[in-house]
Amino acid sequence: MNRQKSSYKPLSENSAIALAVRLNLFPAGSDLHCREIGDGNLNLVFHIADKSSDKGFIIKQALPYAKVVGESWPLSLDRARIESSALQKQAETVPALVPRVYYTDDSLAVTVMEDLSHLKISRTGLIGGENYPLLSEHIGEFLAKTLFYSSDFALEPSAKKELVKKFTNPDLCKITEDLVFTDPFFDHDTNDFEEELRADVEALWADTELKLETAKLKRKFLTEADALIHGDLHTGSIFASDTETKVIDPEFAYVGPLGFDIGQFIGNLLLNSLSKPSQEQESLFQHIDTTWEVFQREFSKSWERDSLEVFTRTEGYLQHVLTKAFEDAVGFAGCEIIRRTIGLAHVADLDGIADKNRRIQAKQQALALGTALIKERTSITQTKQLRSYFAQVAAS
Ligand SMILES: Nc1ncnc2c1ncn2[C@@H]1O[C@H](COP(=O)(O)OP(=O)(O)O)[C@@H](O)[C@H]1O
Ligand SMILES: CSC[C@H]1O[C@H](OP(=O)(O)O)[C@H](O)[C@@H]1O
Repeated sequence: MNRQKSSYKPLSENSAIALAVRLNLFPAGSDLHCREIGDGNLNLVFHIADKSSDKGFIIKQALPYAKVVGESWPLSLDRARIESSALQKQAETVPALVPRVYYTDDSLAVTVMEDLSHLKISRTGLIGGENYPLLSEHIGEFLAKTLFYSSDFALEPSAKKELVKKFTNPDLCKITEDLVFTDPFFDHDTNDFEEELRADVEALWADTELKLETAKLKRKFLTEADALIHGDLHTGSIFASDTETKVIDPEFAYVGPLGFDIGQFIGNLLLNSLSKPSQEQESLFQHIDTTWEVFQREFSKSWERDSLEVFTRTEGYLQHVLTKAFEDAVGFAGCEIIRRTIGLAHVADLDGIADKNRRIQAKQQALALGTALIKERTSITQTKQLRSYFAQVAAS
């Protein structure tokens, strides 16, 4: 890997090809084709392939602003460094579950990575009715290993502090602090919802118990430096097939609370369930069960085998850590469900429901479910209980 200095300029399809040639990504004389395929909120993503072999690479480049809003929302280019560094860190423990990084240039805010076009973004696949039998097994392992091996349980104290320093990510954390933990709970101009939801949304804004519990969750996000988290682990950040899973887009990575990624993933599975007829929901609940089971199993194995912290031998400590991570994850899932329903960044699972009455009903259920998860999280100690909370809001 080769980090070079060059001055920043946004790439075009032609200059992305020129960069690929300069980096010798393809044999000399290859006939290259490039397309900008970015469909996320923030960055440019170029797919460059050799027309004859179809072998390709991805060049991802950060823009100095949030693409979805425009230049009025400036954003640090440092997120490209964070993303490539996080992918490389994750590859130390789960190499099969992340794309390979071939080259980075922090000044150009560029990462060259493995082309995963043979897979599908799991949100799109789940909406289309695919089940991805290994998705939750793989994500449970991803969560357990990336979190455990970047925590104080596995790192020397000085190495952990270095990690915190390297992954200090103020701009992107601010986005989450605002868009996930604050704006949806107030009458803020970033919010976006159908007029038919106004009564439900105003009830949510007036719910002081909900606000207090959300404030506690936001505080965890602001202050708990447990482990290097992905920071945006929704189903749109996961490529999948029946056999493979790859987690992309860790530009929101920072050292944060253990339960955050778990909660975002579970929250997005629940959002998908809300868009489905009841007979298609069980497979999604099973994914939630498996994610937590595999997370617990793999985290516990690493705890037994690789812990450096002397207190990990103390009876009850592992259970305490797991119980707290689950409780927080349930609350974070609630915040994710609410913000994806009425905040700035929606999900196709709900917005794509063609029938308007059905869509509004699903969003009302999402607001009720998110609220229940935030308020009741201390009583929810097992994934199986999520089914009854879900059934209650679906019946209302
Ligand atoms: N490694 C990859 N291989 C193939 N396609 C990719 C890859 N990374 C990103 N993409 C495509 O680009 C889209 C946006 O990528 P993402 O990293 O989510 O961007 P953003 O940071 O803007 O959200 C993805 O939904 C996917 O279609
Ligand atoms: C203005 S950023 C909104 C939203 O977008 C990010 O997601 P992605 O990069 O996957 O498109 C993140 O979830 C932010 O909260």
